[in-house]
Amino acid sequence: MGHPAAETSSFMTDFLRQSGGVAIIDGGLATELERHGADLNDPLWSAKCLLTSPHLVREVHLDYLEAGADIIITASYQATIQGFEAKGFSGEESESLLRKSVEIACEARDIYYDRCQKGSPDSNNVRVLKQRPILVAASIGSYGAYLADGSEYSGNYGDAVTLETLKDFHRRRVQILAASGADLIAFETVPNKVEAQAYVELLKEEDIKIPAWFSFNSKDGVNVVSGDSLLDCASIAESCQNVVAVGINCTPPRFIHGLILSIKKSTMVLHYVPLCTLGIKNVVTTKPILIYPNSGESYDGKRKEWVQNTGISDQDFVSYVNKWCEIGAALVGGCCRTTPNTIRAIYRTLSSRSPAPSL
Ligand SMILES: C[S+](C)CC[C@H](N)C(=O)O
Ligand SMILES: N[C@@H](CCS)C(=O)O
Ligand SMILES: [Zn+2]
Repeated sequence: MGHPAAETSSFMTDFLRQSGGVAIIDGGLATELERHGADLNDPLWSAKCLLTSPHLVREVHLDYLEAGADIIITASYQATIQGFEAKGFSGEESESLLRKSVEIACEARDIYYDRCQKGSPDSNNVRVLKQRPILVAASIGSYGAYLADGSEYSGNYGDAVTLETLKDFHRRRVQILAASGADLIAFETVPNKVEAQAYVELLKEEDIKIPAWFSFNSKDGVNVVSGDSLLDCASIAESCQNVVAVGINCTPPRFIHGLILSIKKSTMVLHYVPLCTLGIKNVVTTKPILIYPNSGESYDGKRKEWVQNTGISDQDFVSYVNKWCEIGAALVGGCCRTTPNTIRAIYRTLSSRSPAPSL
């Protein structure tokens, strides 16, 4: 079912209210599949598991739900029609693989709800079995993800790749995932301004009815990875009615505090000035801020391996969470190399907070 504009505008605030003020996003999907033995050394990266091990994808979604996640992100990050066609699949088969990523996540949610209802015993008391609203977010990774060389951490696509190239590249996948039964689209690891602009234009041109979030990545704690201004990028997202949350993913935790403050500034610049001209003071309209950092490790795109010595422990990761929420994060989770344990730790930290003020 589509979400008319008015409904879209309250979609996230309603969901956040039902989630107790802060919602929990899942952790790394691809790297968790890898930890369970999947070989991701392939141009399709985690999307390869849609072909080889859909049961494992479902299991990992379930692990995140049982760790306390309120939102699970599908395995479509690097699933593209162009990527599947390069493997010999037809257009139609490629489109069904995209839909399959959403079906798997929806199945995991159904199984989870069933377990909640049955109240399956949990002798170790580690599984969260709590009936609550759960969203399935259909992942769309950047053009750089499709290039499969870690380019989503540089955002440098060269002059030949224009706004129109990016719109043409993403158009069909956006259409398919918007009609797949997912609750929202997660535009993830957006590395530059032009790709954010392409997404905004596509959402409008294709009259996409479901909500979306935009999540950028940074490697210096100031700008997005390409060097484009985060303020400009967040303002592009802010201008789009479909966008129900804006934030940062797959970025080292130590940079997140400053980046949240920048995003807040960008929304203030966009909204405060026009409201002032109407004589309205101190009113700032913002979209909820989402944060799902990686473990702090860096990725070697050529070898398709993680450089391990730069990561932080779950305990250190979680020590940041309350502070991020205090300064405005409303959705918190983890990206690459975070695990269900990270999400469980976030769940416990947030559960022990005093209730959030009503939104
Ligand atoms: C977010 S990165 C770790 C994803 C993988 C990358 N696109 C690759 O294919 O190597
Ligand atoms: N949702 C993707 C993001 C990779 S940066 C994943 O967790 O694999
Ligand atoms: Zn990541």
